[in-house]
Amino acid sequence: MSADDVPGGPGPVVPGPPPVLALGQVTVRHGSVAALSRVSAEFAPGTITCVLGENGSGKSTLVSVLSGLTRPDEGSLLLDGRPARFRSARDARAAGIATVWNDLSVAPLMSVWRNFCLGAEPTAGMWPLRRVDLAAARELTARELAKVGMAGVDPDQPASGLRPGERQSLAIARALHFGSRALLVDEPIAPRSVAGATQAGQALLAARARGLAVVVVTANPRYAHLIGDRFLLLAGGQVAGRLTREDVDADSLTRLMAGDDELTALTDEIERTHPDWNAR
Ligand SMILES: Nc1ncnc2c1ncn2[C@@H]1O[C@H](COP(=O)(O)OP(=O)(O)OP(=O)(O)O)[C@@H](O)[C@H]1O
Repeated sequence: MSADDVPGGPGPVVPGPPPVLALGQVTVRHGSVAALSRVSAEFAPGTITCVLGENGSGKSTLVSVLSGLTRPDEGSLLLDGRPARFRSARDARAAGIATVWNDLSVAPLMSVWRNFCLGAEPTAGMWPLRRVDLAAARELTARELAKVGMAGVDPDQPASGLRPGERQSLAIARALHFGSRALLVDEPIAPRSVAGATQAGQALLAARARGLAVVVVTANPRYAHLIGDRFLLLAGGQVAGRLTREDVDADSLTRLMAGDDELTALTDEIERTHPDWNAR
């Protein structure tokens, strides 16, 4: 199956705001393995795109390219329509692309406020007596956490005391506060508890409401359907489908994860019921 003749590719032409991030025919090779093969995708502001696919389908590699960690062997990464060549993830962060790598984005032994402010602590006093303004740091942290549904969390507690969904939300709150325009969340294991999913989902929806282009890698199609506006399906390093929330219900999305036959059958079904849906 080539990238051009898959269901959904190149995708319906949907008028909307220009994408924050776009991949154009991106190929990434690891030795003889093509982790991604001619993948094109656009990530619009105020939109949550969930990237779905089986193990080894290329999801993490896609996030790695978007985050500036991996440079494509072929194809382009566009930021606001212009070619982006990041030398490092730090470059990408400076350009407004925040990445949340699961729990790794939070240092467990440090307090919640230190994690939040890391490297950008509010200060008080003049040099050489300048010091971290603890009260301001705590207040800022509490205020920004409340915006992602974490009101009442003690900024002084160690981050290790937070649940996984809360840790992810802390990292997202930081990305929001420090002016990111795109948020990438690599979440191979979706929050296991309903509370965790609700917490993380709230933070992602806050990012969406703030106009960020949000990209979430998840192995859980039900969770994806709950929070996602668009779904990018990968199989064997290629785009296997592009769907919007209106195109599929949660059950169909779950079945789609089962394989190509399901995808083809569902695409036929959508084309039958929505004749104007120009997916192929
Ligand atoms: N550093 C690497 N060296 C060699 N092969 C790699 C490397 N990273 C990824 N691959 C291969 O590239 C393909 C895509 O991997 P990737 O991790 O992007 O998939 P994934 O969908 O995120 O999988 P998972 O859900 O298991 O994390 C796989 O076949 C994988 O084995």
